[in-house]
Amino acid sequence: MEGKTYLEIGADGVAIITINNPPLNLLSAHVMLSLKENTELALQRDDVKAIVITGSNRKFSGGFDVTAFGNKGKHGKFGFFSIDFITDILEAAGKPLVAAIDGPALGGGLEIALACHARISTSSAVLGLPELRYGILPGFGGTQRLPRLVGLRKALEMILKSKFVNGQDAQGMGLVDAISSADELVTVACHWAKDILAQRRPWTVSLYRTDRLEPLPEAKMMLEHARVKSKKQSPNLKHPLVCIDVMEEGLIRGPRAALWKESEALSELRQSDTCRSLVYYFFARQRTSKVPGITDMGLKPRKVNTFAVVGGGIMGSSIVTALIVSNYRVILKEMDEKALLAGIERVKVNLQDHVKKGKLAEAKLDKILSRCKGVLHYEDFREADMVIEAVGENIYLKQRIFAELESYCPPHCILASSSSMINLNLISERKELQNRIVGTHFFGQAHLLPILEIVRTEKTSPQVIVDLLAIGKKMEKIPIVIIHNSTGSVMNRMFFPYSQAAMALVERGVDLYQIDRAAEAFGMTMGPFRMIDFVGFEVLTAMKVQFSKNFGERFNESKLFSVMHKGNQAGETTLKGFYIYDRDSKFIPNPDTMTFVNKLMKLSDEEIVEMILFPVVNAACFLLEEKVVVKASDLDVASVMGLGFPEYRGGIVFWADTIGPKHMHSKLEKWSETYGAFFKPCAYLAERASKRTSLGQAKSRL
Ligand SMILES: C[C@H](O)CC(=O)SCCNC(=O)CCNC(=O)[C@H](O)C(C)(C)COP(=O)(O)OP(=O)(O)OC[C@H]1O[C@@H](n2cnc3c(N)ncnc32)[C@H](O)[C@@H]1OP(=O)(O)O
Repeated sequence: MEGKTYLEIGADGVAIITINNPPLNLLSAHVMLSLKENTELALQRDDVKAIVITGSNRKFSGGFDVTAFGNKGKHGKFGFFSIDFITDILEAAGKPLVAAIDGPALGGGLEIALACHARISTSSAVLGLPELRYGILPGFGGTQRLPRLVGLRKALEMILKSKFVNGQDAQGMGLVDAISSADELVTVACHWAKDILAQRRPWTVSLYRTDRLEPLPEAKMMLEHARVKSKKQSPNLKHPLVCIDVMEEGLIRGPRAALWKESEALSELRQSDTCRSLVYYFFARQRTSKVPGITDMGLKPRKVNTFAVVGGGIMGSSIVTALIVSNYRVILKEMDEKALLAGIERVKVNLQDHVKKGKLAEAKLDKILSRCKGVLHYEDFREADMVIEAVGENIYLKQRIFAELESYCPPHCILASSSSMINLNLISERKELQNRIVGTHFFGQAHLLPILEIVRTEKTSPQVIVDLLAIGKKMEKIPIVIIHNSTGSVMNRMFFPYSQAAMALVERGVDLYQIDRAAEAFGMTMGPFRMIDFVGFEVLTAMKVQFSKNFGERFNESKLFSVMHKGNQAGETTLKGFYIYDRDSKFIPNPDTMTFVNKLMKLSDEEIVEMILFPVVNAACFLLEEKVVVKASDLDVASVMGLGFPEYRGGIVFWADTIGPKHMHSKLEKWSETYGAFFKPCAYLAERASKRTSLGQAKSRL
């Protein structure tokens, strides 16, 4: 990835430097050096009075090319770009410099704009410093200039949460000086630069501004609060704390000293395992929507405006919620008036939850809800572009529903089942329907988790998969395409051993709550028992039935499960499971489960993590062996999105490869001899262990 910049000098004496490295105008070392050269040239020329920096094809810059973090290169230290160029040449220029921003201005891209003396943006431009996503910190002065432009509070929020803002909001917070239409952007920026020269506008050097900074005692409290929060939320991560320290350095020892600290921190962090894993994960996530043999066929997604959902239970109503929030019209069908009212009520409660969590403005609630129309018959399905069946796991019921759909839905209508347990090939025998049948499996609750499994049967047409990928994108779900329809799909097949291994340990005397604590300390979003409560016993029961039928000795029959189930402690939706919940989702251990906390078997946290996660790695290996997904990296993304595996460890397969298949295989083999076939390693894992090759062939691009 090379790229360059172009210099063009207008008759009015304004030089326009355009960053050109399609498609996103990323900043390679090449681009940075070319930008430096052209800036120096423009500064030397007498016919240039002012400079505007912009990006080609309506994109300012997507930031530094993250694959280059590992490179030492000719200008090894990022400090060369940050201090020698951006600070001492760009920001210190004796001619006014204005950034003209459209499209993305992210990471290093925004940092270049921050060093300019003013910023003009379109209202739809996207600005942000997402470096923490990659285990690093903003390294071109962003930790210093952003707080000085928008105040420390907002800067902390943007940097620590990798939060993007649009041009309009950026203007509101003082990040950009004016908004322009895309067509006039560069002209407005040129005028602005000439106005600075004529002293009609301020010539602002961001690095030395102090008027937006909070008073020091208040700023220190904010930084301390951010530290405490970060340690609590991500105790295993060092880079957010390093970033906070660097921001503090600027307030105490001045921005210049802090720029050096920032660049040294960047040099160190970019070589960390966390950075390697997070860069790997970034590309793994980007690649989920690329399915060889399908997305490379040149097919365009068709328009899908109206959905119909059959069944308004917990899953159905959650799917309706996710769809209407994404601007789709939805027809919800139930069997009778009572069930319909209950389904719509559930949708309402889901939306109210979104309002409570600040994800939705209360004023929009009624409008969003009005996109859902309740019906008791299939007549309205004649206008549906896609139907999602979300009834219980009963094949006969599903077959009846699909037979009805056939007579009411138009011929282009996609026919989906939300089931992950039932073989989609059995849902309809009618040949003419089969290329339209697809699985759309939302793990847990559709409106809460950002993942969508798209399950293809041998007959599902590539067009339907392309349509579903576009729908997933609109719903802001990460798609995992399953190319081989199998019991349990991907996430359930990884979740099931996670929960089963944990139950097996409790039956042998390990403290139930220690298991959750150990898993969470490792970085899992939820320990296995919290997760069982979240998914719900109803779903787990359905899984249990199918898994025991399909996976024989690999299935572990847990007494613990039956006891809980009998006691009607069905998980978070009933406010009672392994934990007791209040209406605000706060929870405490359920005293009824104390009988299981006998602590007879003592394991260290590390041993617990191995015993609950190695079976998940084994499950991932089974999925690779059966070719259920096209690439191992899809399992990494599914493990992070569905199972809550820490993304800073790269995902389950990537992590397994850092430990090594040989070690995992020998542990699983040993446990299978002691505790039974549930732990038995599969042939895929055995082969890789004996050949000492990697499980996923997944490498970070660093
Ligand atoms: C020193 C500095 O402080 C350090 C930095 O600058 S860190 C980098 C900060 N920048 C980012 O994080 C931007 C990440 N990118 C994005 O969020 C999105 O790509 C975007 C919003 C900019 C654009 O989205 P969209 O238009 O859908 O394009 P998208 O498909 O994502 O990207 C196009 C290609 O560029 C790649 N790409 C995007 N950003 C990249 C980056 N920063 N580095 C390397 N490759 C990148 C994508 O992987 C994709 O590659 P492919 O065509 O081979 O699949």
